[in-house]
Amino acid sequence: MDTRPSPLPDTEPVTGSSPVRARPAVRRFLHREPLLPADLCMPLLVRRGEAASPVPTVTLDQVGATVRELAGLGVGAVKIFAEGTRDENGGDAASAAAPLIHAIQAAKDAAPDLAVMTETCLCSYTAARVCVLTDDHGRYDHAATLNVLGEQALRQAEAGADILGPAAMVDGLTGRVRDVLDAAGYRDVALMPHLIMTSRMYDGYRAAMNAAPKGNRAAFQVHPSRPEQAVQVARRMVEEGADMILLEPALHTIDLLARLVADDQVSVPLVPFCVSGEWAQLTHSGTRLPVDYMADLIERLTMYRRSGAAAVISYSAPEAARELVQIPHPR
Ligand SMILES: NCc1[nH]cc(CCC(=O)O)c1CC(=O)O
Ligand SMILES: [Zn+2]
Repeated sequence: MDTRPSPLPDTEPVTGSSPVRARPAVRRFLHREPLLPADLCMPLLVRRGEAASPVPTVTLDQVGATVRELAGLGVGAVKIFAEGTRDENGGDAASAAAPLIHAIQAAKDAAPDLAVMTETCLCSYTAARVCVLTDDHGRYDHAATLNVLGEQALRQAEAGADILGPAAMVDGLTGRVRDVLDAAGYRDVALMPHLIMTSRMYDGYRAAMNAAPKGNRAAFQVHPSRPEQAVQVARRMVEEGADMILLEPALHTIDLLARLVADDQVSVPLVPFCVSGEWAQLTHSGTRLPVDYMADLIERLTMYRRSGAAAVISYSAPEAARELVQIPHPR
């Protein structure tokens, strides 16, 4: 008599003929836990008020309670963004009295064991709402940008931040922040620079934080059709001392994630950031945002092309075809 357990026990749904899928013992043996709460980070968008917003936000006096609640849930980290005071020189960026600095302190006081990450950037402080400083002629000022961001990084470390997130996407920023921290005795503060792809998916954040750029932010971000640029930037970040790299938007950089995971010049943890637009899509609160179906559609098709698709099957084919440039098919 055959005493082996049935390969497809009738208590289990028939999922296929593979023995690996069929037997509960084998499935249990091969089971991997998905992400744990400790692997999750909640973005905290700190605003002055509680006006309507397309994404969740907090005020400064809510930070402590919010962080305690997240810690209670086992969430591993928060990433703090905060509205700042704007002027031509982004002066408030390096102020020890900026809301971001107070929020870092409040978060560390509320839950010392929870990792506090920051954004190290100027787009909440510049009048033009761009991530860098410009000179009198509107040209990018590299030296001034690195100087003020170095100062800002130091304020963030002094306030207790565990992981800084250089986000201006300019060469040398990660290295500068590393040097400034080391010189001040903050060798144990980690760096997770942002690798940012130009996208419409940030609109919710920008609306919430009054940060829709008046100038050009795209110039410094990775172009969606240039994956080699992203690889170059990531390798450069590692050379400059990145301990981890943030990829945003998460969905729209999924191919780069796979590519960088396999890149032996980028052997640091890679952390996708599901940005405001992705949250809106997932929660269907997108109806509260200015929806731009065509922009989103083209962006997604670009991703498939970039990932190597020879063709794409889509119910959006008629609209996409109308939008895309007509190039005569070679005979
Ligand atoms: N410093 C750039 C920055 N900081 C936060 C976001 C977006 C985050 C989100 O959409 O959730 C961005 C990208 C941008 O606006 O260009
Ligand atoms: Zn920025």
